[in-house]
Amino acid sequence: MTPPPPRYPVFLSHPNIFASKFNSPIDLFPLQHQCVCVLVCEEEVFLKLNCYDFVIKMANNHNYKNGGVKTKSIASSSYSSGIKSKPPVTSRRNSTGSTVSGRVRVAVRLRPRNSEELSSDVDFADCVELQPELKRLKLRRNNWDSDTFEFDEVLTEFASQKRVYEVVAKPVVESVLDGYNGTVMAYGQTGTGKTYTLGKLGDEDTSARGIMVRAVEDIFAETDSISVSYIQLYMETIQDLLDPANDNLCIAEDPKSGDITLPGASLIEVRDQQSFVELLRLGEAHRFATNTKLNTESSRSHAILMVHVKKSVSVSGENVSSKSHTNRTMKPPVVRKGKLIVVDLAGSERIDKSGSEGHTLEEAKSINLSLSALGKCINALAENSSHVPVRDSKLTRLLRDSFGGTARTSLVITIGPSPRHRGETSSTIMFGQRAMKVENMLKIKEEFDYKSLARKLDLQVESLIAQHERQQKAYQDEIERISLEAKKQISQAEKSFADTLEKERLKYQRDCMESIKKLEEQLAANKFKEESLHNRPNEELIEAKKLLHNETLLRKAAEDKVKNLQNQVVQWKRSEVAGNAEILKLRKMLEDEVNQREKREEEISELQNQLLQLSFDADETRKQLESGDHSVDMSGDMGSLISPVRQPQMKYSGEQEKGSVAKLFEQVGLQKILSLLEAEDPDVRIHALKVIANLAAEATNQEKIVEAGGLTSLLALLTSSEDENIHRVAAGAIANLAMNETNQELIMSQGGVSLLAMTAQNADDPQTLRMVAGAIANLCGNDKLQLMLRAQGGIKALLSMVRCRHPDVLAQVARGIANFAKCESRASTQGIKNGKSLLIEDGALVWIVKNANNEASPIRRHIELALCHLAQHEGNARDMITGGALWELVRISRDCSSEDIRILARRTLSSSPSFQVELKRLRLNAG
Ligand SMILES: Nc1ncnc2c1ncn2[C@@H]1O[C@H](COP(=O)(O)OP(=O)(O)OP(=O)(O)O)[C@@H](O)[C@H]1O
Repeated sequence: MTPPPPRYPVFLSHPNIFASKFNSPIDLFPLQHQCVCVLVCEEEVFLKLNCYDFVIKMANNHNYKNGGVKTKSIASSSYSSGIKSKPPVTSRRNSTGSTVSGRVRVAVRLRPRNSEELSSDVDFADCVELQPELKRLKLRRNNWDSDTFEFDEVLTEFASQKRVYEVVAKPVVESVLDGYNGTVMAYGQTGTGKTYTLGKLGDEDTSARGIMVRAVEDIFAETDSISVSYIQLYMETIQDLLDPANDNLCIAEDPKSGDITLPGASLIEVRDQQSFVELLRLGEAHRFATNTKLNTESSRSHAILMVHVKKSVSVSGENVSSKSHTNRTMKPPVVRKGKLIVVDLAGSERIDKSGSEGHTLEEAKSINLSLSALGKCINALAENSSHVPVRDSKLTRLLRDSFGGTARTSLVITIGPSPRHRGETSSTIMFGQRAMKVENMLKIKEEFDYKSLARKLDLQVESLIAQHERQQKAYQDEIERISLEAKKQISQAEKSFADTLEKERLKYQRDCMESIKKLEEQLAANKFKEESLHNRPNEELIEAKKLLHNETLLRKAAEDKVKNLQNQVVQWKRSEVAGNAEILKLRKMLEDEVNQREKREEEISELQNQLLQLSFDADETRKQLESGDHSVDMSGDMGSLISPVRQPQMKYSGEQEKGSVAKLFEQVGLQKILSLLEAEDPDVRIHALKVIANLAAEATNQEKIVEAGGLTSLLALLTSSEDENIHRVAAGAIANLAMNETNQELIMSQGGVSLLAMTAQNADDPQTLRMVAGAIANLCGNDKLQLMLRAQGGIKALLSMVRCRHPDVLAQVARGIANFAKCESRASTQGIKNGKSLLIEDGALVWIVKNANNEASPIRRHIELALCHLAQHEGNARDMITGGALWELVRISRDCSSEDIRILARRTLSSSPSFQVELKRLRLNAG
């Protein structure tokens, strides 16, 4: 045999891989003659090739420019020129991407020797030698020579049914599931195992299951949309194996697509594998078979199983699931419709060998004829002949798509080992070799699955209807709820409105009633006013009458009153006459009284003159004493202190008392009497005190009393006792003691003036004040004690006692002032004192001027003397002029009843330059 022309076989493991990797027609690289170009999509594919005898050289490992596929240049190590190499498995996809080219794949399967061959051919070697690793088959010409053939697969007698399925049919089944038509066909001499390979059911032994069962099993794994037709071509008639009544089916051909169909054939939708097997069993039962020499169960027809497969595929970006039913622009799902045709050809036979006769012979002829037609077509296709005699046989017509059509075709040629059938085996091998040259154009059968879409849409519609109904129900429920709620609210609103209306009505009614009432009242008032207006004249008349009546009554009463008054006037006139007489009488009595009072006043004046005379005499006596005569008895002063007006009686009683006191003094003793001053019995104390006071009136006792501590005791009584009688008598006793100059100094040194001033301040009794004033007045007559007296508050105390208007007190105050003024006058005359009188400085001048003309002559006489003494000191002149004392001096010089005082006043006025100047200014002359 001449070696085949150089070719570049291309191995592809799977059309999908092929399709996915190659997007454009492949331009193979021009390679070396000896080289084989293997386009490997995946390493796995390459390994599948089992190219053990190739040494792979990674001579060229660069990317193929269009497909991005690695190309590997593989050098053949020992490629024999005698090998009938396989044509390359080329696949070409058209520009639309829907079709690809694919060569018919051919595998050769060697049946094991059967029992007959085992016995009769025992001494002979098999006519074939298989090299499965090299996918080669050697057909012996003789003992030393053989022809080598290369196939796509070489399956030895030991190849399992599973292996055969996977090598021969599985790729086709996968293509069918991808939407291509596929053909698996068995061709071979009768009795070589075609039916065994394809149609074995494997009831007892599942491992023996043939391609039909396994293929459908795989298809069921991918889709459950399977429909099956099963026919046989027998003697150029087509019979329905699933419905034998259909024994003359017609072949229909789509003028546009050229698809071959059998419209009359049963198309059974198969749900599961078991159903399919039953269908196969049914078909098998109807298949023509006969017992020949070569095969006890020789099939006398070509059996064709057509499996229609539909498989929905997801379109990119689209989801065909029910979830996408909301997509209004949803495209119909794409369904791929593949058709798997499994062709169990009747076996070619040599009539002479098979021993066919009669009808069987006819059958054999028909079989051979149809197989011959098939061979011719394949030859034509293998040689790219322009004419392919497809129409020569129904078989070729039925298999038009499988060879040179759109199907992916895998052919398994079955051969026996017997050298006796070497010629048939050779013929079969050559058939296979030619078939390997046939190129098909695989075309994917995809279409939109409108039915599925319609179903889905129906489901969607139903779902939407259900959803709508649910929504409708929900809406209705909601409407019902809202309606109920609204009714409830309306009811509440109505009730509320009715309540409010009722309230308003009641309020309005109430208001109306009140308004009506007010209006009625107003109306009544208006009526009353109206009536009043009508009745007013009468009322005024009545009122006027009333007034008139009242006026009349008043006038009458007034007249009565006038009458009474007139009567009273008469009465009063009468009484006046009587009264006048009485008045005259009373006036006479009053005149008498006045006369008597004047008489008494004259007497009083006389007595006062006498007293003043006595006082004057006393002063004179003092002067004499001062001039050396100390024999003057001071008891008279004491008597005048106690009761000047009763002096005569005092003198008498004093004599008596003096006698008894002297007697008491002698008998009891001074010390004892003084101790009684501290007796608890107040009567004892007061009597003792009175005794001391009487004793103190005697000049002879005074020294004794002082020596015995009497003065101290008396002064102490002023502070220790709160009894005013004690104060009065003690003050009187101190006054008596104060007649002695020595005692005066002692009193002064023992703070007697302060104690007397304190007693004067607290006393209210005029007699107490008179005693205190008398004591201070005595002290005022001491020239040495002037300043000390004033310093101990003697002057102030003296002047303060004028608050008691009792004349006895005032007389003692006036005496004290006169004594003090006389001492100052003397000191001034002697030049010892300068400046203003302390009396004037202590404010005594006002009281002096005011009382200078006092009615009580003792007071008046002492003040007149005091004014004369003050006037003798020129330093007092200014104050005396401004204080009104000058006028009193003028008066004294003119009007004083005592001539001595008048003379003294005149002398004083005339001797004072200031007074002279003032008198001149006033154009006055002293008396
Ligand atoms: N590979 C095999 N292993 C074992 N037995 C086999 C094998 N192939 C075939 N046989 C047996 O060989 C006999 C014939 O096989 P089969 O009927 O399948 O041949 P065939 O090619 O279909 O014949 P025909 O064309 O006459 O119908 C059967 O008894 C079958 O069991």
